[in-house]
Amino acid sequence: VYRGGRLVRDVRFPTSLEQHGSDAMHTDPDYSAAYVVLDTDSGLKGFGLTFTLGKGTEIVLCAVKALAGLVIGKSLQEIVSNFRGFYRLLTSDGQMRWLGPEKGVIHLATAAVLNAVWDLWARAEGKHDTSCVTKTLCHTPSVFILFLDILVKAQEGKKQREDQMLKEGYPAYTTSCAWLGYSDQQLKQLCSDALKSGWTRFKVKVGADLEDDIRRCRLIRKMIGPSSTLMIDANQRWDVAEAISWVSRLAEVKPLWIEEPTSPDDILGHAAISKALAPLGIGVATGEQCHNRVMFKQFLQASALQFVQIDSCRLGSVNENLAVLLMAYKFQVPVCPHAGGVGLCELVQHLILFDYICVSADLRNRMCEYVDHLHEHFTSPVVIQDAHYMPPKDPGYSCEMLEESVNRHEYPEGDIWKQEIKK
Ligand SMILES: C[C@H](O)[C@@H](O)[C@@H](O)[C@H](O)C(=O)O
Ligand SMILES: [Mg+2]
Repeated sequence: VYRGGRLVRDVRFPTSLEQHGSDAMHTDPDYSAAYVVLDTDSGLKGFGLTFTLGKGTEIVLCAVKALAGLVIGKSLQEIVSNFRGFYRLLTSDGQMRWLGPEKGVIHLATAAVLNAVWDLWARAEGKHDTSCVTKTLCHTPSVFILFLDILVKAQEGKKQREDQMLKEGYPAYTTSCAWLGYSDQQLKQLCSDALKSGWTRFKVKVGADLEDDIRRCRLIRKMIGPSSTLMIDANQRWDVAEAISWVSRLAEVKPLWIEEPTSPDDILGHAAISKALAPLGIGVATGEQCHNRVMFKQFLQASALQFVQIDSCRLGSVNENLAVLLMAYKFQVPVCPHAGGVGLCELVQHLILFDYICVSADLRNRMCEYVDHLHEHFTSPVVIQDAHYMPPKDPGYSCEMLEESVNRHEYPEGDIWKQEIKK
């Protein structure tokens, strides 16, 4: 890896204009990315990103630049032959670890850099045979020496599961119909379109106003019928007691889970909510802002969640996500990844396919989030067929963006932002 073109760029999409992505806490998100490109002297490039909501992306850029010295000058071989050591190098620098450790902006930057390294690795492998991150993961067992027993066990039936995924894809749910800022009319229209395209699992944003939530959830439940799956997501809006009483009022629409009912750091709070809602048949899901594997370990140990929502850009890339997948397996808690944003679907599909093929070998109570925004900006966008993620075929980690999209959306000098700022 050498210092070639621009290492990291601030790419923002003005999604808040139409309330896409809005929830009870993030009322005006502009889906954005700190977009990393690693240049190598072989001419091969690695593309990676981390997801943000607009303001502050420039801070993530600074953090990526601060980490750059640890990557530049290294060969890919040097990195992947001791990937654990490299991960530790990025997260344990004696001065920079004070900024985290392994949380917040510095950890988002770690994710962006490592996502690009994984992309580069898979592309390098693919020089001979098409190889994406899913394939690199599924066929490089030495990476997982520590969990060899789980992975050896899951060898059984692996080929069948791989074939099954190629044929049927991995089950998905949609969040695109019911962002908090959408009108009832929009909700109805989007839901009826989604039903026509074969969706059977829907997530609804809640948490700002109870009467609105009751009305909106009833409306969706009525449209999707009793056999489809409904989930609700409060994005941390409540305290513990409020979460329990609010969700109890919504129990009549039979949600499978309540997502992020309270502060993402309140492990015992989540445990109390899980316990209180279990008799109603409602689980607790969380993870999109769970900042590292240590937190996930405690959530699992405390029975504080019933659905693990890994995030490809919040945790320290594939490396840390693997640790969480394996812990979730050990605790027999299903993994249902967080996706959406910009690029998250593209990235996380690799992780969840690996989870099914090589770890959990189980689809019960499992599905991956899908959000229908911004895929057109990627060179290898996700492919959804009949509400399933079809396995990626192109080399790499699927998060290379079209050069033109990056140029147009770069903040603040891209055309899109020049126009917005003039308004
Ligand atoms: C601000 C974002 O759109 C969030 O609302 C979104 O990630 C959400 O929590 C989700 O689960 O998809
Ligand atoms: Mg959420």
